[in-house]
Amino acid sequence: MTKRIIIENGAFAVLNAQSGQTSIKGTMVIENDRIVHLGDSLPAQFDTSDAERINGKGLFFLPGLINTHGHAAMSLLRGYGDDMVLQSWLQEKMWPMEAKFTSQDVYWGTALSVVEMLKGGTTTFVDMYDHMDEVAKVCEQSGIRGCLMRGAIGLCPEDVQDAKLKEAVQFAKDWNGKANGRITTVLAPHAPYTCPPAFIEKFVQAAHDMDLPLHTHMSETKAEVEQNVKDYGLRPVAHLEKLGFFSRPSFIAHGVHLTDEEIATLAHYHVAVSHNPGSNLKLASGVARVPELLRAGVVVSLGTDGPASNNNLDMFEEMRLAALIHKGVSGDPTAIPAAEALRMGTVYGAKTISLPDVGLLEVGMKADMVAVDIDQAHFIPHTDLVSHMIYSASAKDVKHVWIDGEQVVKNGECLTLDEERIRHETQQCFEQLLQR
Ligand SMILES: CSC[C@H]1O[C@@H](n2cnc3c(O)ncnc32)[C@H](O)[C@@H]1O
Ligand SMILES: [Zn+2]
Repeated sequence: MTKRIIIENGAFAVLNAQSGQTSIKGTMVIENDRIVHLGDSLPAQFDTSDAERINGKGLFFLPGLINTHGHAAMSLLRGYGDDMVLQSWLQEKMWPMEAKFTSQDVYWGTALSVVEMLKGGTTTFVDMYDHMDEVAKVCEQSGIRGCLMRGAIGLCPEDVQDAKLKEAVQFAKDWNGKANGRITTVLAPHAPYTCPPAFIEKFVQAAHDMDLPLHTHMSETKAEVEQNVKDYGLRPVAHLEKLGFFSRPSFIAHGVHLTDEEIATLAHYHVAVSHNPGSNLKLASGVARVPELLRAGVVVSLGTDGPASNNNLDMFEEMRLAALIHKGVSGDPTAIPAAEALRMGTVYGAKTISLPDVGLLEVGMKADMVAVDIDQAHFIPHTDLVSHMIYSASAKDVKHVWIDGEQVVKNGECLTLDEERIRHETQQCFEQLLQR
């Protein structure tokens, strides 16, 4: 039987319109997991007798937000190491604690992050971590869409490296297409500064063999770029190019320190960039050259990075930061307009992780959608609703969320996960971690 949802009197974000118009008022019809109608009114062809009818008045509907880089279980370490630069933060704070993480820690830490993301309108997230079976279980249970990968740090003997690669490959095989197709998998050596060249080459070969994309951290700090030149005589982009990384569909996190030539190389290979402005500011890594990347034709999407370097998973905040920082840095108020920031948080995210049928509210697309409560003081008057989403909104304004046409957040409450239990268990995990 067809499950039908009819939303009337709503305002909907349209981010692909030829006219330049960014929102329309009207009616949407969803059948099962897809949008089948978006227009002024309800055509007679739709049987309304057994449909769920939603009054969209006072709501603005957006495509679900897509967080293209993060480490969800790091919510366990939120506030544990603040106000440090990347290398000392990783080496002195994060890695010693992560070495003690159990599968249970990763399960509860991820569940906590997924509750936060769903309630804040994120319908798809990218996750690079360890104990990834636990992350995949959270995707199955919560209804979220996940692009998942076992991240591998290669600062270890070769046999341990090989075991990590094997685990990454096995995870990618086991979970690709699972959770009703909501899970996709990727292979991910952590970074050029933590993975020797031969280890990266093995990942590239495995990605070819399995027809999978690649993801890594790249050019996040100036120090990392300088170290790469010292160690290998090349900046990270040329180094990864030489190792064949860009011969696969790939996307990189950060890309803060890039030359014009490197931007041209990324554009040439269609490498997408996950821009993480909140994390880059907090770790004092710098500001990525996003307007230049976009002008060169590079797909730039948005990520929060882990909750220990952000310290929340609010994609509205990332969109706002992206819209604001690049105006400030360039002196050009048109550098990233509101609609472009919303595209970075939605449709460009879908392009980054090669999901052709999410990221836009259009007929034929998956019904991954967020309803924002616009009957609030900070959204009045209803001039330009897309502008309001970027310059005035936060995760707290999200009222309802659907993924694959299934409602996962209703009136601000997560329907699929037990938030109270997750908050309790995660606090316990952190306390036990300190004792270990
Ligand atoms: C091997 S799993 C992922 C690994 O990445 C670490 N991490 C978290 N944030 C960052 C960042 O901004 N740059 C580089 N690496 C990061 C995390 O602690 C895990 O160990
Ligand atoms: Zn990261």
